[in-house]
Amino acid sequence: MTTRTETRSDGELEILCDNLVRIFKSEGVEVVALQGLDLFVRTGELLAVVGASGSGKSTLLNILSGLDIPSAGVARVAGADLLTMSGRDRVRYRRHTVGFLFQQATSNLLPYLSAIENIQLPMALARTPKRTRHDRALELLEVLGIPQVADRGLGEMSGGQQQRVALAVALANEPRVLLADEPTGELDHQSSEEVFGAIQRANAAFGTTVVVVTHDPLVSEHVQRTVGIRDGRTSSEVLRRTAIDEHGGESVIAEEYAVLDRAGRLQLPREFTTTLAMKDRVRLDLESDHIGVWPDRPRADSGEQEVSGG
Ligand SMILES: Nc1ncnc2c1ncn2[C@@H]1O[C@H](COP(=O)(O)OP(=O)(O)OP(=O)(O)O)[C@@H](O)[C@H]1O
Repeated sequence: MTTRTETRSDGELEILCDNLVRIFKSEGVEVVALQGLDLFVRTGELLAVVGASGSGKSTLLNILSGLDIPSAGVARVAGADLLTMSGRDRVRYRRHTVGFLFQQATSNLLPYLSAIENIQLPMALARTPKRTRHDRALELLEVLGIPQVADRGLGEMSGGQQQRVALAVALANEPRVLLADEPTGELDHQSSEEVFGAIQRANAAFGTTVVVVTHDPLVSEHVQRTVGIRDGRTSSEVLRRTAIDEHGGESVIAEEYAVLDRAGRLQLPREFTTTLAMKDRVRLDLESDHIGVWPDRPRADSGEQEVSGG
């Protein structure tokens, strides 16, 4: 694992979370669900977010979707300030700026409407002219690879087709950002591939910025960047790039980074710290091109194993 700091220009960022804090209070007990989370997503990027249960993923998605308000920090999406936004702007934000895709397709769909009627519904609510609604719905069905289901009801579609119709509903009002919560969680492998392929096509065709919370390796291992959340903070990133070997063959190279925040904080992976019995404090050595992190015991008997490079 290596450490990554980025130079960022806020101008190209569609999502900017800086030192985001969300504290829940219930019956006198405080739960700090997000404790200084940083997340930067470029316009048009397709990003996966992974993390153990309770790490803060849903809390983050609820904030990005405008449903919940953070306790402190900065959260900006497509130029909207999610801490100070008025109630009216919040309604418009949820209708036009962000689209949502849930684990269960039926959360986005009305059972008594056909696929094309479902897709046109959010456009009707946004007062889009009838003709435009119909054309846009057909275009979405085409791009997402399911033109044949236009007039079908929910019961006449497979799970993967239903989820792609739900995706079309989410994209109907041309949101700048799509937020997806375990969109392949209930699907078999083939349907998952179809749905993830449709998300990728929408991202490429419409330039929609996409954040997918997922446990599905099919998704997290096939995006260029996967962000790991631990204890309410972004703790790691995996970046993937395609390399061409000398015979012209392509292979994907994945590199894992630890995230270094603006305050200089870094989360060491638990397996590294437990392997070297690191607890409470560590010794740091600045070398010319890296920082050494050592267990808190005399060097002579430490075995001098290095765990972090620059
Ligand atoms: N409304 C709430 N009131 C009190 N605590 C909450 C509330 N919502 C979330 N939490 C707590 O905040 C922490 C983060 O929860 P969150 O649901 O964001 O995690 P998650 O990563 O989405 O988990 P999962 O993968 O199980 O959905 C947990 O400790 C959770 O118990």
